[in-house]
Amino acid sequence: MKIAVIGTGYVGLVTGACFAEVGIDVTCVDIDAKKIASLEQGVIPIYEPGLNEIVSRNVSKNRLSFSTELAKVIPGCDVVFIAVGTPPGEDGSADLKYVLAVAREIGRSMCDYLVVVTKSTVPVGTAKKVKSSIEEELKLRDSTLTFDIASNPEFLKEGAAIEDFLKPDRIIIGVESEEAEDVMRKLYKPFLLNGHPIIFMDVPSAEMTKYAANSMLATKISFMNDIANLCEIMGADVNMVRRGIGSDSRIGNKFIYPGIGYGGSCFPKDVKALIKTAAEHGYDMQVLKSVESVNEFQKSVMFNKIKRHFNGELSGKVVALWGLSFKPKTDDMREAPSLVIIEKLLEAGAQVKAYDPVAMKEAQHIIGDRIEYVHDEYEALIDADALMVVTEWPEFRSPNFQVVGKLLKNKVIFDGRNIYDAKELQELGFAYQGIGVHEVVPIIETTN
Ligand SMILES: NC(=O)c1ccc[n+]([C@@H]2O[C@H](COP(=O)([O-])OP(=O)(O)OC[C@H]3O[C@@H](n4cnc5c(N)ncnc54)[C@H](O)[C@@H]3O)[C@@H](O)[C@H]2O)c1
Ligand SMILES: O=c1ccn([C@@H]2O[C@H](COP(=O)(O)OP(=O)(O)O[C@H]3O[C@H](CO)[C@@H](O)[C@H](O)[C@H]3O)[C@@H](O)[C@H]2O)c(=O)[nH]1
Repeated sequence: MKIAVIGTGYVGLVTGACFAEVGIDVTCVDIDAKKIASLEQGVIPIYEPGLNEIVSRNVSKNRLSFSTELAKVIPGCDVVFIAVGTPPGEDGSADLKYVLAVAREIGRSMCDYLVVVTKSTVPVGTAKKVKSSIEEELKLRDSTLTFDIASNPEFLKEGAAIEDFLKPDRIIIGVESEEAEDVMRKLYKPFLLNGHPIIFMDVPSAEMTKYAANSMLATKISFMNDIANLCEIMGADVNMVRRGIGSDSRIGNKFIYPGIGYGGSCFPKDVKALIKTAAEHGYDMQVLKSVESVNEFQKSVMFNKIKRHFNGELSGKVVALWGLSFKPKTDDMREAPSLVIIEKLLEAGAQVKAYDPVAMKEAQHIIGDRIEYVHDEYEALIDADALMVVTEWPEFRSPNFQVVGKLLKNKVIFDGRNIYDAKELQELGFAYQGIGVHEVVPIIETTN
């Protein structure tokens, strides 16, 4: 089988590399010539664990190649995946201009039966628009060529993208014809051999499944953040409550970790887009609106705590930030809660010294030199008045607290991810504040 994947971002590149890994002949296409040149030289433009290895292995086996020329790649392909971005437009709706531009190009260049698959996250009705765009182009060519559309939303998580793609919980495919179903089943057969379920459905349901899944996960997070804030007021410990409710199999223990709000390129944009889609059809998504407002509030929680700790005066204070990316194991800074926290700290007159294992370059593109970037987590602490943990990178989980205490001016930790044990830190002489847990003040001296 021969396939093309259009768009070589997080989703397109992972999709292409993983299909090549099971023996399929894949060409990844992008309009960004710099990106393609870099990939051809073996340089992966994003940080994603394992991606480098899987790409180079499949390139060397001649199963994976790159191109900027969609028109040359399409002829001879059995399936084309559209995996370009669908960023939020000004009104929050998904901007489909990249998806539909690709659809038109496919219509202009196809020369045999083809299954055109939307892998990008797109609102219900988009596959239909893709179909119309291709039909219009074929008509302009006086062509009688036939094709099918399919919707195959992607559920991978950044930082675990390869694993998620190769071992998916489920594969969702929306189709309109038996022929397309057969092609898609054949394409995904290598994944099904490992027992991963494939669920075929109609196209609108497949498109909606993606938004419903992300919205449900975002809802779990906002709900837990709300509970965490209430725990704090009522003197309960959200870590205990989380374990207590997570052991109920109807609730489950995943995606119920409170923190500083969800970020990334998906939850914020997809929740917004679903609210917008509903509004356009006269329906009010009340739950999701609250999910959004809790999330906005949550991004300020740690800032409010640090401000209170220093009696409302942050001017001249130096804050060490551990982590910048929206989650560990990625350099993606899209909608990272760190951006909100940094703006608030700078506005209040504080200085910020930040360390992130991989996202500092990306962060610098967005924030510039308004904060200081340092070489490791301990350097960030030198002369800092407080430490704030923003991203739960594994290397931050068990630091040498003796060294942390010596380097900080004040032994104060604000833990936005609840990765530390309040009691242990208290015994070591730290003041500690997490999310939805008791604030502790040190048993022994705070300052060095
Ligand atoms: N990032 C994720 O974790 C994730 C997971 C599941 C689904 N999604 C969805 O998948 C889609 C892609 O997301 P992403 O994060 O990979 O985006 P991205 O921004 O990382 O990559 C998109 C790529 O598409 C390319 N592109 C744009 N127009 C093009 C065209 N006409 N021809 C060829 N290439 C073109 C861009 O140059 C870019 O390289 C979005 O709809 C997103 O919501 C993302
Ligand atoms: O219990 C939790 C779990 C996650 N988060 C936050 O939620 C955000 C998103 O995390 P995650 O879902 O792990 O990362 P993404 O790569 O954004 O993946 C989501 O978005 C993708 C794009 O649509 C989907 O494909 C995935 O299934 C979906 O998990 C991050 O800011 C996390 O810190 C929490 O605060 N608490």
